[in-house]
Amino acid sequence: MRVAVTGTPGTGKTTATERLREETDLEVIHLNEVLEEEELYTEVDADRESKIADLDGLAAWLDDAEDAEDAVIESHLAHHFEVDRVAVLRCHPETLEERLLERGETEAKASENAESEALDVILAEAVEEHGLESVYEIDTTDLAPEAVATELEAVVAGDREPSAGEVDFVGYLE
Ligand SMILES: Nc1ncnc2c1ncn2[C@@H]1O[C@H](COP(=O)(O)OP(=O)(O)O)[C@@H](O)[C@H]1O
Repeated sequence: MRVAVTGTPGTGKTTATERLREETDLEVIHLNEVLEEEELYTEVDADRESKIADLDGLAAWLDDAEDAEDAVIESHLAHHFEVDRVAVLRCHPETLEERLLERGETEAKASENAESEALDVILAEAVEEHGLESVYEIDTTDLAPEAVATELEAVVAGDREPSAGEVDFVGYLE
């Protein structure tokens, strides 16, 4: 079983999957770390000070990696790969913005991500690529990281029904 944990930056993917790694036997792969270690990025976007992931390179790495067959793959890009289930972490845009500013991101980046979260961008991509029956939304706004990890464990174990479209932050944009 390979499960993607995706979501807008700031939804708590890294924090929750680290809990999962510490508290369960699940194999957790942070794609950001793979990208850095294997230099799987194609160019550096100087304006945004960010690296553009080499998606084909990451897909090939996942194909070859022994531990990646039965694993939790964490990244805001994780839903672009071959996976059995996709957990999409969500967070109310205002809370998301606060989390990102606290993490030291710029105002511009925090508000860009808040807007993207309000527009369901990643959820829509996940549903388009994997279908409604494979997508599990988890609203982290009022959940502590350990509670998010418990929800993720339930997704991996098959103890949760697929859910998409239940979280609605569109009002934030009005
Ligand atoms: N469930 C949560 N509740 C409150 N704050 C959280 C939660 N999960 C993460 N955070 C905080 O929000 C920020 C973003 O979390 P992080 O795990 O880095 O998100 P992502 O990996 O999705 O970008 C961090 O500063 C983290 O401490």
